[in-house]
Amino acid sequence: MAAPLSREEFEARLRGKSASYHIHHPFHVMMAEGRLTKAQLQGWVANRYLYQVAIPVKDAAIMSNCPDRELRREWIQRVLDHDGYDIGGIKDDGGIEAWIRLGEAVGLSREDVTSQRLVSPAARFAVDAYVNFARQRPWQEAVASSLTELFAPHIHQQRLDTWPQMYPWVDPAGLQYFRNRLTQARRDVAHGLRFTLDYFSQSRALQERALEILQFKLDLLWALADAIMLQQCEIAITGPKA
Ligand SMILES: O=C(O)c1cc(C(=O)O)c2c(n1)C(=O)C(=O)c1cc(C(=O)O)[nH]c1-2
Repeated sequence: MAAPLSREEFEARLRGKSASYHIHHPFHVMMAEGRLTKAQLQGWVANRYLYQVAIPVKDAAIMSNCPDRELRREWIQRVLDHDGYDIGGIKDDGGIEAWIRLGEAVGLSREDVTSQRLVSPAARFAVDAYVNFARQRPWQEAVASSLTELFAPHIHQQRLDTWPQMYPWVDPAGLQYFRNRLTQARRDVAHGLRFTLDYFSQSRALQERALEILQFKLDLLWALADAIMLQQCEIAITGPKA
């Protein structure tokens, strides 16, 4: 078996996978170019809510599989970021609540978002695959699968930069979710990347496995965007669900 890649080369190979990030998916390209209708943007927010509620569940699954106290101490922050907390009077409503407010900012009701009635079946399969991966695979692999977040600040920033001009009817207060994620994702990824570079550099085979896992997660996000785009095509043909 080949010698392990240097840490720098391994990191460069992981970062090199940005070419298949969902920022390049036609639905996201259309979003950034202001080419989505109001109903299509609403459909995206409603479907993506599934991902938002799944993230802390998959992070809790990682923790439940992980005997390393140090890792759990850092990882629990991800659950708090999404679920929010009220500890000794220090409060944060969390990312899921911020996403519901994004839903309201694009003209959906809280109930439209939280009932998941607008969600496409294929989007549910894509999101379930992420939670199942974290439940069933070794926790080190599940940590590596979060590394799509390497590329996420760019797509959050793109939305902050383009939505106010492209979708002026969206209440700008609703964009707070994306603003919060700029710092949260950078912090998460510094930790997840450090762990992945350490653990998976024990052999070339493990490094190749980490690259495979990152590709799996990139494909999963791509499939989620496919599901949302196809649902919008179906609605264009048969009309929205009653
Ligand atoms: O809006 C996006 O395009 C996007 C992508 C990703 C990602 O790349 O996985 C995440 C998020 N958002 C996000 O908001 C988020 O909290 C998040 C957590 C994770 C993860 O894998 O643990 N990915 C992402």
